[in-house]
Amino acid sequence: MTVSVFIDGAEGTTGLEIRERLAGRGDIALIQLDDARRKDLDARRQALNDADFVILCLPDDAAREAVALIDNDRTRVIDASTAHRTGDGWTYGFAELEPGQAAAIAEARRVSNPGCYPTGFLALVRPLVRAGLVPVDWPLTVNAVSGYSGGGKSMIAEFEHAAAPPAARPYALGLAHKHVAEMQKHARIEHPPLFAPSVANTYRGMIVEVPLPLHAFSRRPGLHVCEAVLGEAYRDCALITLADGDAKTVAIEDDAGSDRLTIRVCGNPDTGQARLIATLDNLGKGAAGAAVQNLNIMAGFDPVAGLTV
Ligand SMILES: NC(=O)C1=CN([C@@H]2O[C@H](COP(=O)(O)OP(=O)(O)OC[C@H]3O[C@@H](n4cnc5c(N)ncnc54)[C@H](OP(=O)(O)O)[C@@H]3O)[C@@H](O)[C@H]2O)C=CC1
Ligand SMILES: CC(=O)N[C@@H](CCC(=O)OP(=O)(O)O)C(=O)O
Repeated sequence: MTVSVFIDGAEGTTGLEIRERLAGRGDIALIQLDDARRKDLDARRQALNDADFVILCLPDDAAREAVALIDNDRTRVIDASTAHRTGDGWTYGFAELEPGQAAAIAEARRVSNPGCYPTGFLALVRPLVRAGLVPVDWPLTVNAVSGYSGGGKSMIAEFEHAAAPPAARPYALGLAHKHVAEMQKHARIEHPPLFAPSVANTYRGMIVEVPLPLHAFSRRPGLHVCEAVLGEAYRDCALITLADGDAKTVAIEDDAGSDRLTIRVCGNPDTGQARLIATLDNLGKGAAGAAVQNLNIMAGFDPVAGLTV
């Protein structure tokens, strides 16, 4: 079976990565617009309605516009932007997050790809909340470092053309980052997490960390209990690995250039203080890899076709 796919925003950072992953696949026929027509409304409308699957790699407003241009019941959409991640009528495109989520994605007409930071945060936290180990009313904190490609073409240009780019730059200091609502909703927790991201002077890759005072929780779970719950949650997942919590170092490069997500439960068993740490590529499992995984699931292909495990 061959399906037709149109990537709206195919010349952007995420769009190009998706095209790379789909290139050469015999089960996918790409609908492409040349440079002169890629932002032309009529050309986009035509391509959006001709395709079996559309992957939106656009700024939020353009993504909303693209969805509105689809006037048939057949075209199925995967949106990589933030526009629909907390909205009604959209299936959250994180296949491993909940039991039954992959099956819901397989049936969905509108799938919202998770944000890169929420992918790391939710993978670490959601199984522990679901198991009742992390209380739903606990005020969680998320520390994270991303490569600068996370900010798309404009941030890439900023870092690559600056005379002296910063080695690392904390941002979202007003604690109102666009990912906070998405993290809260899909972790199913009562308070917005305190999200402290930084961007580093490296192209791709990210570290997402959640510090947890396990000793303060009513059930006082040990590190090994958290590890067992996470190991069970992702037991059959090709893209998610529970790695050794005794690692001496973790690096932003660990999963860069792949579609993997690696999680670890580090910390001090004597004090009951934990550091849950996820590494992934913002452009891999954090964006393009997840979009291709969702496309595979929706089209009934091998879920990891075209992906680097
Ligand atoms: N970069 C990342 O790590 C991640 C990005 N995302 C999300 O994916 C989406 C794309 O991000 P990213 O690839 O980084 O962004 P880029 O800025 O690199 O690419 C966006 C692309 O969209 C094009 N575009 C803008 N407006 C329109 C329009 N009206 N019609 C057609 N094309 C348009 C741009 O054109 P032009 O080339 O002319 O500027 C550009 O090619 C965003 O919503 C982002 O939030 C999600 C997860 C991770
Ligand atoms: C370094 C950097 O700027 N990162 C982006 C997030 C990129 C991303 O994955 O978020 P979306 O999927 O929601 O676009 C930011 O913080 O806005």
